[in-house]
Order: sequence, then structure tokens, then C-alpha cells
Amino acid sequence: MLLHFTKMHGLGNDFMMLDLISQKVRLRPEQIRRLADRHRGVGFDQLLTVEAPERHDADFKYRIFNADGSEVENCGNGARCFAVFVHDRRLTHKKELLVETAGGLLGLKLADQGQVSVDMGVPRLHPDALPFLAQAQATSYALQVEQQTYDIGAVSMGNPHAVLRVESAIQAPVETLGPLIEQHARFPKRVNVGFLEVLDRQSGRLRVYERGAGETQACGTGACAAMVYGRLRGWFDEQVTLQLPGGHLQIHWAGPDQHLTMTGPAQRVFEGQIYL
Ligand SMILES: N[C@H](CCC[C@H](N)C(=O)O)C(=O)O
Repeated sequence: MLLHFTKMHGLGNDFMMLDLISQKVRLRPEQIRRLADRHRGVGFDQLLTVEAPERHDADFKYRIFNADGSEVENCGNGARCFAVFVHDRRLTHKKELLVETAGGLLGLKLADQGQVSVDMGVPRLHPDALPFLAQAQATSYALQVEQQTYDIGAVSMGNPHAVLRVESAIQAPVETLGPLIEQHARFPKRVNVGFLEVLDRQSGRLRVYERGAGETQACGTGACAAMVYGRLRGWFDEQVTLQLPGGHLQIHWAGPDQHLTMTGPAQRVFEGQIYL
């Protein structure tokens, strides 16, 4: 079977976009892993599909699969690409969309200069939302990893995030500590791991070791989770620019029980066809 797709990225976090309204196909995890292979397939951090909504109040259903084939609840950089993709495919003319994900409803808004704003909903702070094994909800938690204990934030953006503050994001032990926390027993569904350097009350640097994909050039939900943790700890104001290796994201969050908005770019790379 020949599969039509569009390759896109959000700040270097790259995606294979599939319109499953116009082409009917069901992909098994091992097929997704092969498509994700950067030598034998298309190569991507995540595969994103566009499907007809199940909820009556949504325009589309948006499903997200990591490179390891696991289906997950949300993808922030992917949501911006999703908005551009459904317009390119002429699946809608609306500039503001509601899309349903396994993690809840997202509001997508095509802004100017190719920017897209995403209403990411209300961040979930109870450990059960990740899930994260903890006695009670707290602003930060002590997590023992081998012989060391780390102070972490635990935030759900629909998908789970652990966030650590570091002196320097560039020198953070992402490759070694990232996988140890991603697979930590206190995260039964694994976790995305953010390494946050606070620059001032309106800016920071972030690197993310993503669940099911490893370190990516950017992580949208990771940037949201890092800003939430930084704001809860009193380090950030309500409007923050986070610098990731692939570029900048603007995050706005007034505080608990409020919706969070993330704004950034979405870029097309190529159209393609691949034999399944
Ligand atoms: N690896 C994530 C999914 C992709 C998130 C990321 N690419 C983003 O932009 O939010 C997870 O397993 O929850």
C-alpha cells in the first residue's frame, strides 16, 4: 500500500502527518517504528494523524504516536503543525479549531507570520493525573535516582512531565539522567523529562528528554510544563519565552485553574508517498 504524508516540524521537533479522513489505514506499533526509522523509513519524533471527531464539539480528532510506536495523550509542537496541515489539505477553512486528543480538547488558532497559538487547556497538578506515585500533591517532590535525590516538578499537560531546575541547560546531564527518570518506577506510564534553566522572570532555557523519542530539538508540552513548574515555584511571571535547542516558544499562564496558551511556528518540509 502507498501512504501519502506530509513531513513537518515545530522548532525541529519533526512529524509525519497523516490525513486518515482521506485515506483509510490502521498502523500497528511495529509499522510506526519502521516509519520512524531515519534510515529505512521517513524518520520522525512523532507520527500525527487527522481523523473525524468522536466529540460533537470538536472539529477533528488528533492522535499522536511516538517514534517507539506508543500512542500518547498530547503533543504541543504537533498541534501547531496540525492546524497548518488541515488547512493545506482543505479539510477546513476555519482559522480557529477545536481538536480532541486522548488528553482533552485543544483550541488551535492560526495567527500571523505562520505562528499558531494553542489553548492547551488547564495544566493538571495532581500526581494521579500523570500518573506519578506520591503521598500527596505538592509544588515539588524529592525523587531518588540511583544514589542522588533530585527536586522535581510533576505536571500533566494531558501527557506526563517531570521538570528539574538546572544551573545550565547546555551542561545538563540530559543523555544520562533523562532516561533514568523517563523509566523511573514512580512514573508507571513513563514520563517526559525537562531540564529548565531560569534566566529571568520572563525567560528560560529548556532541554527535554522525551518519553518514547529521546532528546528532541523542542517539546511543546514540555515547555508548557516547565513554565507551570517555574511559575508555581515563584520564578516566572505569567508571560514567558522559553528557548529550546530548536527555537523559542511563548507561553502564557496566569496560574492554577487557568488555561495555558502556547504560541510558536509550524513548518512544512516535504510531501511524500511511502510503501507500507
Ligand atoms: N513524547 C511525548 C509526546 C510528544 C510531545 C512533544 N513532541 C510536544 O511537542 O509536546 C510523550 O510521550 O508524552
